Amino acid sequence: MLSRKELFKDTLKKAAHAWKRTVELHLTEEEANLLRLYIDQPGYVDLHWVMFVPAIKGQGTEEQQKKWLTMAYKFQIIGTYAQTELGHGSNVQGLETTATFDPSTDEFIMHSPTLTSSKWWPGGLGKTSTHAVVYARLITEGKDYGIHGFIMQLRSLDDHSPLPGITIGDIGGKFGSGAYNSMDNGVMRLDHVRIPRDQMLMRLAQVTREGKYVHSDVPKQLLYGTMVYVRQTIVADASRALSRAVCIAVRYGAIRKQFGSKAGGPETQVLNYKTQQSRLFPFLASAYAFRFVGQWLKWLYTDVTQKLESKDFSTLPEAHACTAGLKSVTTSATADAIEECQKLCGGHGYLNSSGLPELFAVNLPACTYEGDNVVLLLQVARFLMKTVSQVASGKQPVGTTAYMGNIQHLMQCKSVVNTVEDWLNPAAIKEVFEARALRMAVNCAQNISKAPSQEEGFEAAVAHVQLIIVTKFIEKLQEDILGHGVKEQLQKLCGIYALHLIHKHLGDFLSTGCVTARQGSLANERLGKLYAQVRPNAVALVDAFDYTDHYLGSALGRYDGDVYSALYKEAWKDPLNETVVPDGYQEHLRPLLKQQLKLSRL
Ligand SMILES: CCCCC/C=C\C/C=C\C/C=C\C/C=C\C/C=C/C(=O)SCCNC(=O)CCNC(=O)[C@H](O)C(C)(C)COP(=O)(O)OP(=O)(O)OC[C@H]1O[C@@H](n2cnc3c(N)ncnc32)[C@H](O)[C@@H]1OP(=O)(O)O
Ligand SMILES: Cc1cc2nc3c(=O)[nH]c(=O)nc-3n(C[C@H](O)[C@H](O)[C@H](O)COP(=O)(O)OP(=O)(O)OC[C@H]3O[C@@H](n4cnc5c(N)ncnc54)[C@H](O)[C@@H]3O)c2cc1C
Repeated sequence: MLSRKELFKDTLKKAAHAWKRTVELHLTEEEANLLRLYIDQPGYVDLHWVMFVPAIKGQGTEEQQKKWLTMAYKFQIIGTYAQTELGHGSNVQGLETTATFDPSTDEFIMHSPTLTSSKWWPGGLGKTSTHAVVYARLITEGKDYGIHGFIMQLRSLDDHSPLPGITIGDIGGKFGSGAYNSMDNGVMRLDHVRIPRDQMLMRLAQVTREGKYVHSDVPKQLLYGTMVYVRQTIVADASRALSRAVCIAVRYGAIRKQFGSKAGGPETQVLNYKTQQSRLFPFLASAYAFRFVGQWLKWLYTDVTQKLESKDFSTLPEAHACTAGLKSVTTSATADAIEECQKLCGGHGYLNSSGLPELFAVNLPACTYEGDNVVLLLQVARFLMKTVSQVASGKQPVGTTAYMGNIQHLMQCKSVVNTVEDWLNPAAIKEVFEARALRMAVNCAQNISKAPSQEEGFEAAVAHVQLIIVTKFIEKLQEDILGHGVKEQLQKLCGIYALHLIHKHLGDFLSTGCVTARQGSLANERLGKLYAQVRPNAVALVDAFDYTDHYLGSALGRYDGDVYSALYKEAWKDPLNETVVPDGYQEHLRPLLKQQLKLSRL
């Protein structure tokens, strides 16, 4: 087992190789992303590509982009995104680092006034990054103008030593043994460090040579644009991570046999047990659902970005709500699913050689980074409350809230489901999800004046986001889908995704009157039939993810199914097996055994 220092150095070597190949091959950001996925290290390349570069693109002037991105693309500098502090992460407007303009020298003085203002968490900050976009309170002419971004050099490009006034280091080991522990999330304190005025990112606002603050004609929320970008990439990441865990658990479930042998015949594949299917197949359906909604979200983000270019800011609130909500719902579901997939694999699911513990350790933090999932869903709730009040004043909602315009019907409609088969009707499913989401949002809005409940808002936000995911799955199935029988399988998975949510959140659907208890039990009956129908193709549906054994990294999820040989082989690779008599026997065990043996002969 590598020490953290060895793990860091090994990862740094891989990352530097990836960066070198990126420059030599003139890779695009997308291609570099694929390379990153192949080396499967959530380390250094993420923050440089995923946040440092986008922050400069989104908040820098043309001139600043030209200057800094030229160096960043060639890896002449390595950047990170330094926003979170020891005392504040979710509350960005509460950050304490200061950037005070000094007109006498045309510089900003960057400073950490308190212990809690120490920058804390930025990936790569601890040992790797030479530069950072640092978020700080802009103060000029004695007035605090709130949080803005500044480019700062942190380390010498000659010998990598921290620059004067900068104290910098790693925040220490983290959850899990692998990837994130190879990452140098850092701590940084600034002691009146001076930077030129032109290192304030000035697309959203400027400070003149005289120190006058000038706000551009763009919404101040563009300051948060980098986070919106990453949140939409994280949805695709979540679908990938979930599909890896499901691939391992389904393949292993088809190999593993326990009980059920008759007259000496073969035991039963655990994947045939109804309990195994009801635990696992919703995750299989979710993996496809998150992939499709991730594709749509990427389109939405691209569309909003293009509109921003022509100063059309109308869809910015929708982009924020969708990226925040989908990042929250998909990462929470994925973390829970990976943990359940470990349990679905029994004891072997806890072995590192299964690939599942590392997958869990790398993906659990996604529930927190890029915005705590609860805080983000409360942002969606805020967006929904605004939309409900706009509908009440006669404004027609658009985009993912367009369904709210159908308020007359959705507030009183009854589900048309009368038979088990009716639950196969996408229109019936969509209407039930729309009615649930709308009624929960309206209930929350009505109660908000009496006793604002974060819980109600949170649950209304979940209902709205789940409606988006179900809707995008249904819309995907309206497209031409290649491959004989593929669309039928995806229709079954769409049914499983939607009906498992009705089962899981039946209280919502019943309390808002969207379904009756009988309709709820028909949904459960339909779900059980769908599990049985998907079972014959379950392995094919995970093979379709087309992961190599290398990428999957799992003795349980091997394509050839040769699980037991792989487990046995992996076991002997463990350093503990380098000697048959373990280190420590002579000092600790032998004296005890000899002593006890002697006593027993007295
Ligand atoms: C190329 C090779 C590699 C590529 C690799 C590809 C993929 C990798 C994928 C994944 C790995 C990713 C990263 C690596 C791992 C970790 C890195 C982690 C980094 C970080 O964690 S960075 C820090 C993240 N921090 C946060 O997210 C903070 C969360 N908090 C906030 O966003 C805000 O504080 C808040 C919660 C939104 C509150 O904002 P605030 O202004 O205080 O108050 P409000 O009153 O609530 O909002 C005012 C107003 O503004 C609207 N608003 C808020 N946010 C946004 C936004 N983002 N966009 C647009 N509009 C926004 C809000 O709706 C309000 O509007 P009103 O009209 O209602 O007034
Ligand atoms: C692996 C990892 C990598 C990271 N990388 C970076 C990076 O590169 N750059 C960077 O700047 N940051 C980074 N971060 C920091 C990350 O962005 C923050 O941890 C995240 O934004 C959450 O903020 P917080 O830690 O202050 O949690 P808090 O906001 O303090 O949340 C703590 C708890 O309080 C709850 N809570 C907070 N506010 C409310 C509210 N208004 N209503 C209800 N409940 C609330 C939350 O739900 C949570 O349960 C990273 C974090 C991790 C784990």
